[in-house]
Amino acid sequence: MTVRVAVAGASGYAGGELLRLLASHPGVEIGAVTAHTSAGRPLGSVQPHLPELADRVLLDTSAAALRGHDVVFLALPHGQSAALAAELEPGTLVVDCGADFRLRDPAAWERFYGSPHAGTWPYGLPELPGAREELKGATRIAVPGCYPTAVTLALFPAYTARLVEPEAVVVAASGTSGAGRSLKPHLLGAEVMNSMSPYGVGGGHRHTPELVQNLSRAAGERVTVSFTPTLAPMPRGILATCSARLGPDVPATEAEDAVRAAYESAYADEPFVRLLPPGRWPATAAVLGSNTAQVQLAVDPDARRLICVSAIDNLTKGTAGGAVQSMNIALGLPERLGLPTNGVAP
Ligand SMILES: NC(=O)C1=CN([C@@H]2O[C@H](COP(=O)(O)OP(=O)(O)OC[C@H]3O[C@@H](n4cnc5c(N)ncnc54)[C@H](OP(=O)(O)O)[C@@H]3O)[C@@H](O)[C@H]2O)C=CC1
Ligand SMILES: CC(=O)N[C@@H](CCC(=O)OP(=O)(O)O)C(=O)O
Repeated sequence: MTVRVAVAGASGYAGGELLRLLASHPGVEIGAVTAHTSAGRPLGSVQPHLPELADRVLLDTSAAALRGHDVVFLALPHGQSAALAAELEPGTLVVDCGADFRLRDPAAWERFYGSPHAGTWPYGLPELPGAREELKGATRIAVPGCYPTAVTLALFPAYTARLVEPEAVVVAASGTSGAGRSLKPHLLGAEVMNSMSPYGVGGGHRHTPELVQNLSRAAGERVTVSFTPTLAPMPRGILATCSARLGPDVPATEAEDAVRAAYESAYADEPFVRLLPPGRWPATAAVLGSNTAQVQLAVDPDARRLICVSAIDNLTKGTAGGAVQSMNIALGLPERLGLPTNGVAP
């Protein structure tokens, strides 16, 4: 079976990573590639890392350009997906890398995104309990945000195993590609190359409600999350350092074994999550260009806190790889098809 796919937003970072993966996917043929201000240009002039597709011309993003494909990936700014998706055939698999359909709670959407809620689609984080069942046969998929992918994979097994209290503190560093490709002064090389700084401090980041949604789903009760993102001087990667208080019935001296057993069980058959051997810690360089998430944990017995750290490539497992993994599941293809587990560095 060969599926014909289109990529909207092909001139952006997420679109460029989608095309890198799709170009090597044995079950896929690449159809329309579309853009906004770059429409009319050859793809090679904006995505020089894709020589096989260099002569493709970017079309203007429209439903007309995207119709007639089996799968349409949307890699557009927030708020641009809903109207476009509504104009595509109901049987087409639409995979949205933006935020429009991730949240279940309309009030949370309106508070953090400041616009009417478009709806909720099956959530493309296959590792989350119950997610694969929702993704099988789906025709609409909402790809998670990059921070929520990293943080949810770091923490959810501790919640499903009821080993921690329903609160989490997260500090995560992201490479600058997480902010997209459009020109922004705070992303100039001179601003970021020898500096790290937090943003969205104090609960203001729009990924907070997505983190609450995911961890609450795992815990079966509402989990509060204090989330502080940080911009790091690297192009790609997220390192998420997450902690949660041990449950009152969990003896600190036995907690690490119990938590490790829960994570080993959760991730035993997961092709794209690697729980590292004790003593080794995740690194963004080790997952560069791969769809793998590295995870490690420790218990601080004095603070009675579990600390879990994850590393992903924000553009691969954090966006395009997660999107292709979800497409594979939705279409009944082998889940690993076209997805690298090995990184490229150093
Ligand atoms: N970067 C990341 O790590 C992650 C990104 N995402 C999500 O993926 C989506 C794309 O992000 P990213 O690739 O980083 O962003 P970029 O800014 O790099 O790319 C945006 C793309 O959308 C196009 N575009 C811009 N404005 C419009 C518009 N008004 N109508 C239609 N198309 C438009 C651009 O076209 P042109 O350049 O031709 O103007 C470009 O192709 C976003 O929703 C983002 O939140 C999700 C997870 C992680
Ligand atoms: C470094 C940086 O700016 N990162 C982006 C997150 C990008 C991402 O995952 O997500 P969305 O799909 O929700 O935009 C931010 O903090 O807004």
